[in-house]
Amino acid sequence: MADNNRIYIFDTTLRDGEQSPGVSLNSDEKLEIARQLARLGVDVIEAGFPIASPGDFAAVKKIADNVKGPVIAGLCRANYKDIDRAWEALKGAESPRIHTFIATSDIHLKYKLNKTREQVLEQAVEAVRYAKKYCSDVEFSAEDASRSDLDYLALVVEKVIEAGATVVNLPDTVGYAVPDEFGLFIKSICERVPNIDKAIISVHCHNDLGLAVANSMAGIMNGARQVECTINGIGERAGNAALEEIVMNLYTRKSFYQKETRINYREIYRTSRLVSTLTGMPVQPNKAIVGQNAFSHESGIHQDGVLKERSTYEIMSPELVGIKSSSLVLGKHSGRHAFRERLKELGYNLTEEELEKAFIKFKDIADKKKEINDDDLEALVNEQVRAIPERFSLEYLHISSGTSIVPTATVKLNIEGNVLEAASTGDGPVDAACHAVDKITDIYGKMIDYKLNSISGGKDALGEVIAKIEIDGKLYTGRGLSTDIIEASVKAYINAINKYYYEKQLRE
Ligand SMILES: CC(=O)SCCNC(=O)CCNC(=O)[C@H](O)C(C)(C)COP(=O)(O)OP(=O)(O)OC[C@H]1O[C@@H](n2cnc3c(N)ncnc32)[C@H](O)[C@@H]1OP(=O)(O)O
Ligand SMILES: CC(C)C(=O)C(=O)O
Repeated sequence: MADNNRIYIFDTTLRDGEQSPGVSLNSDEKLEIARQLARLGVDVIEAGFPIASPGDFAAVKKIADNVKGPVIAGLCRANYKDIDRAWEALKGAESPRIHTFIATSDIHLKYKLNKTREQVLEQAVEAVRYAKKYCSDVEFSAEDASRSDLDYLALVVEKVIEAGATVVNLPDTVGYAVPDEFGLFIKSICERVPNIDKAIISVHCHNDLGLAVANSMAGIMNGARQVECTINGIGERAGNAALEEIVMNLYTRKSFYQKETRINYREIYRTSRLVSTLTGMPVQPNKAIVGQNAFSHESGIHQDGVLKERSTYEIMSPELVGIKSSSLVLGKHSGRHAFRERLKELGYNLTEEELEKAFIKFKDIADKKKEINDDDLEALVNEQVRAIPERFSLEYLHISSGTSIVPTATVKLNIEGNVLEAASTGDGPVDAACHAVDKITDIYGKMIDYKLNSISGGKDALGEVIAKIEIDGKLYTGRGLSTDIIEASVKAYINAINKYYYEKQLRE
């Protein structure tokens, strides 16, 4: 592919990304992220805004002095003191870039800068000239470009290029543009500015209307060759265009865009995790590319498709972005194919009949739990498939209990097709239910030991009760499983009674 088709990735996680409300990184954390960005293969790291604070200055300097490979940029307003400070921080870099900016929209000129168009033009040109004395690589940004008068902006762009700007960035600072409009805007500037081929045109889009990535892609399709973005899309207000989404758009739809980057895709997920951890900004589960659900399939029809051929529901492979593999999340929408597959992975080779039995129980539990994990599955199979024949099974349980009433339980048991009911009181709800079971079975057990485990996390966890019951001088271990711990306890008790009964039958 010709170099014209190369898209330069300018990462501003450490500058605009750090402008996310509540985020503040120290210089060691910034260095760690910068090193990871270098591994990711970004072309430019905007390391900070050196005049903003001594901490920001120190971080930019540390990154400039230590991170090799990418260009290291520092942001500064269009004035001498900011540019001096930026150069002071950047001068140790292998490839430094001074990035200077000033707004060009009338709204910013009038209310914020209190300057005329002529004054801003002059200041922009002077800033680029001054920066150029220090550094050959100078980027100029026309802040709020997308809301600027097109003729005036074209003039500013022409003049800053004349003054030596190597990159001209046209930001959608407030995320106001829409893709067709923004594409046309970039195209118009490229057409109007006579010396445009002496600089690289860049876009920098904010996400106020959720269009940052779409606008960046429109910019790329219309002449932009550098795209400014952040990991996980963090940044001022609603954030910036997400780097991972832009580069995976370019990769996955290469036949459409016909552009390429030098990104090392396998580092994407690791970079996302690092940034999320160090900034304390969680990534939403349904976030494209790096969200927890981005490669997870929950519904049976999708899972079946993925098991037969991944491309049915996956447009890119998770391994490519550094995620180990896609996952089939077992939940109430899952089907038998995914259920069987997961059990196979766990080492269970069930017959069709066993599978069906376990699957029915699985759906029952899945209705109560959002997600069924491996512990749940193992417990479920052990209870359903590896169980001894059940003479007694629990049909119904009602408990009345509280701080000022005597615990009472009503229990219905199914005994080989006949349903019998009994009620009893006890020291607590479990004790009351066990007494009711005794009345029905005419088998009298004594609880010797009782253990309750939560075998999966969360409030909706499955509770596992292991109870040791003494019957006729012998101990029987019963196991019960339910999201309701009293029900799990009674099931464990009945399980022990079934074992006693089964053993007795074998003896007779
Ligand atoms: C769209 C963006 O993301 S732009 C980058 C935003 N990032 C930051 O602001 C970084 C953190 N900022 C800071 O630490 C501080 O704002 C500083 C150190 C940069 C400046 O602090 P102060 O000198 O106290 O000024 P303050 O921030 O209150 O006001 C900004 C001043 O810069 C002027 N200014 C704003 N942009 C520019 C510019 N690009 N070039 C020149 N002057 C500018 C404003 O008009 C205002 O000037 P005034 O004091 O004459 O009215
Ligand atoms: C300074 C520029 C690049 C910016 O951050 C913006 O316009 O959003």
